[in-house]
Amino acid sequence: MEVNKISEKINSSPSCILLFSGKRKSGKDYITDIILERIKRENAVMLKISAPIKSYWAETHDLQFDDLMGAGEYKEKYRQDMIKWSEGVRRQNYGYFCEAAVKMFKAHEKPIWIVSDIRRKTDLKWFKENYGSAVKTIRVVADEGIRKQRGWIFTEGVDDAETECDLDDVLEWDWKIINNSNESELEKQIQDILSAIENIMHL
Ligand SMILES: Nc1ncnc2c1ncn2[C@@H]1O[C@H](COP(=O)(O)OP(=O)(O)OP(=O)(O)O)[C@@H](O)[C@H]1O
Ligand SMILES: C[C@@](O)(CCOP(=O)(O)O)CC(=O)O
Repeated sequence: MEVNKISEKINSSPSCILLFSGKRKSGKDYITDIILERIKRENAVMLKISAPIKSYWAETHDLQFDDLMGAGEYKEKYRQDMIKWSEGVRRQNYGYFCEAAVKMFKAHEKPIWIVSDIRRKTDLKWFKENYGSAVKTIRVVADEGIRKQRGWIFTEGVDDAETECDLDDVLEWDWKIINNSNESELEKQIQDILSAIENIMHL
């Protein structure tokens, strides 16, 4: 793979980019799916930075892309290897997978972007460098016990590595969502974000 090949100028100017991060099984996919569902389809697109990684990994290792993208156990077997490989690519170009995801999901066709899996300070940096004040950041938090109930098992080399810990010391988020399976609390937090998007879109 030629890491520096994705270098076309990005011309799009999205109105709002929601960058979601959070530990494994905090509920990033669950919450971003709900938000996408509530925004009119023609206005929003979901981006996953892991998608170009998983797509490459599926192709080169004869694996099921859809299963790698799912919430099940399948992807866990390959997680460490995908991390190792993708970190090598990022060392040459930290924005490589961010840019690849923007292209893969044809994000420039929609004004609202939902990115469900921000993991590194360089991910935040890349989006802010390219899209400035359109970027809003959201940290999803859930208690360890709840994450365990959702299937999380502490894995050395993953949960203590950059991919899960690089954003731990970032304290400034536009929103922090507590997702401990209290439906009405979650609903209120989602509503706050939807109202903010509505305001941005009507400016
Ligand atoms: N508030 C919730 N109520 C019910 N189920 C939930 C809730 N939040 C998450 N879940 C469930 O917990 C599991 C893990 O959630 P999800 O896949 O969204 O986490 P994640 O942060 O995206 O994890 P990963 O980083 O491993 O991809 C899923 O089966 C999801 O449906
Ligand atoms: C390889 C990797 O993208 C896997 C992410 O999988 P998921 O978003 O947890 O489903 C993690 C990483 O980018 O370090």
